[in-house]
Amino acid sequence: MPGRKTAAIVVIGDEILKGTTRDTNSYFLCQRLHQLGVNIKKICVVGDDISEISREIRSASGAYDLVITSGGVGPTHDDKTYLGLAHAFTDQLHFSEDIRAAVNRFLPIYKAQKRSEGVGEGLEEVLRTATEKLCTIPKMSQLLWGTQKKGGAISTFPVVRLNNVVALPGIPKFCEKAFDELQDQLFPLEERPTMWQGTVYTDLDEFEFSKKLTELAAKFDDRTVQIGSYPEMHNKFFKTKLTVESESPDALKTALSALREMLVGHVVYYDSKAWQDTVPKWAEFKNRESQIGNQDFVSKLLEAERIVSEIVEKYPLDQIALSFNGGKDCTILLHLLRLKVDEKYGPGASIQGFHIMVEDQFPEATQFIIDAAKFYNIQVLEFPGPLKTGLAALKKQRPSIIAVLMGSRATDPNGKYMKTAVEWTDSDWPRVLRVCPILNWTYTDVWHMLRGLCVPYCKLYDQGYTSLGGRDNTVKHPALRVVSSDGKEIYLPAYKLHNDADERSNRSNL
Ligand SMILES: Cc1cc2nc3c(=O)[nH]c(=O)nc-3n(C[C@H](O)[C@H](O)[C@H](O)COP(=O)(O)OP(=O)(O)OC[C@H]3O[C@@H](n4cnc5c(N)ncnc54)[C@H](O)[C@@H]3O)c2cc1C
Ligand SMILES: NC(=O)C1=CN([C@@H]2O[C@H](COP(=O)(O)OP(=O)(O)OC[C@H]3O[C@@H](n4cnc5c(N)ncnc54)[C@H](O)[C@@H]3O)[C@@H](O)[C@H]2O)C=CC1
Ligand SMILES: [Co+2]
Ligand SMILES: [K+]
Ligand SMILES: [Mg+2]
Repeated sequence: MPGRKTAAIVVIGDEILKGTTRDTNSYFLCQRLHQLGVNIKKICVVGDDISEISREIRSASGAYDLVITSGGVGPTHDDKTYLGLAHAFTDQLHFSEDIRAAVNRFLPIYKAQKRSEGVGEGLEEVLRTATEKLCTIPKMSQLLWGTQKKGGAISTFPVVRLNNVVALPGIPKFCEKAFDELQDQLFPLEERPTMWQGTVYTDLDEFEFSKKLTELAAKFDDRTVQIGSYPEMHNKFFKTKLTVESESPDALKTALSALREMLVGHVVYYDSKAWQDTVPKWAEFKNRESQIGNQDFVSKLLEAERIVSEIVEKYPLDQIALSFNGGKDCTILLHLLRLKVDEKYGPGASIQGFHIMVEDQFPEATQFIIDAAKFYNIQVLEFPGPLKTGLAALKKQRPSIIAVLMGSRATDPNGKYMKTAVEWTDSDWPRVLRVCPILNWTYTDVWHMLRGLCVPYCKLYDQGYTSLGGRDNTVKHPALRVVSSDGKEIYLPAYKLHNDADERSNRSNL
């Protein structure tokens, strides 16, 4: 693509080639360079070996606009980068007074710290040799002084640049800091090409569309538009992610609509952080559903939203709690409560919740409660069962709680006693106001919202469970059981179950 700088990354370190250290510098540099509109063409890894370093640097330097190396610029004998660099450009090494000045600036701090650790004797001699090595750099090289993020002072340490090669330290902390402090110098704002990006998610796997995609991609010159296809094996919401990048917004738009056309009926909404920006996403969700004519579902969304709104309007947060056992129904409530609290109090205000532990609870359900609590910023108090005792304990510990949101639905065995969506507990129960916004939702409605907004849910529902009780009375749902061609028994995810009626026939009635 014209205008975009090309770059190569040369990772230097025996420790990488031996697999003792996982290379994170190239991953960091690719992310950042890509964001800066740089066209990264190549990453390679070489050991702390002068001829290898020199060969890679020479070839990359000639082929690309910029080469960034990481590693081997330290004081130890195995740090050979500067030697390799000089060798690549038949340059000599020399002692750089400027680096010595930099080292002398940070030595006193270093010495003080060493003395405080009780290291005193022979420090001078040790430092002299280390400094000697650190300051021996290629004669023709230039020193790049970055700008510190905080306060804007110049970087404590310079980075060596020779021709179009920039040598960063290997320790990720230093490597990333050095890049951070140099990025505006290396990539001045006005020179950065604006990259336009778009993503399309589909529930098709690559085999199903690869032929059509090849034809489609051929229509676009890949110098102006780049289309990528990335399969995700374990994502519960989509099978393949397709990205489109271009320097021209029009080319991007044309390519994206061509893609959507090619995948018509199989383009899915995806959001990896449904708990963020809940308010705008909710409006878009209702809009999407209305546009495809799901009016009665939208009216259920509005009804549930209204009930939660009223509660959040009427009761201060310390009087509201979500009754959360990690099940799909109360996960809906978790999202609705998050939405309404975000709307009223701004994103992230903490929400109260509680979980009454049934014996032999599924560990996956417990884990999901922990994960969901983190994502949705809800403090879930735990109480031993059974339910009535647990609820009494909650009232004792949190006497301010009045409104308890529950995911009960009329089709639940116990749900049918509730005449209206909001009513006090029975007289023989601890007194709280039961709020069941999805009382008249069907099983399909629950999945429609969870998947329509990519709300995270307990993974047991992808393993054939349709409702969660204790482990002894909950089994995988027989209607979801399929035996694959090679005789293996697998279970379809719960959302694939369509006749609502037998949602709970995976629970042996005790
Ligand atoms: C807060 C609360 C108040 C209740 N008040 C009454 C009452 O007044 N009269 C009466 O007869 N029965 C009452 N019950 C019992 C209720 O009717 C059901 O027996 C119980 O919710 C289990 O329902 P289920 O398994 O059919 O449905 P589920 O779908 O399993 O539960 C419905 C909802 O109850 C909540 N819930 C269920 N189990 C737990 C748990 N272990 N920890 C936290 N939340 C949980 C969740 O919000 C869930 O979405 C109450 C239960 C709770 C949790
Ligand atoms: N010259 C400079 O700009 C600076 C030099 N230094 C000094 O240099 C030394 C460290 O720098 P180098 O010798 O270049 O490091 P190095 O190449 O010796 O690597 C040091 C450690 O960093 C990790 N590492 C290296 N490459 C990595 C990669 N690609 N991904 C993930 N981890 C990686 C490994 O654990 C390795 O053992 C320190 O002694 C430090 O004091 C410190 C700051 C700046
Ligand atoms: Co080193
Ligand atoms: K090393
Ligand atoms: Mg190294």
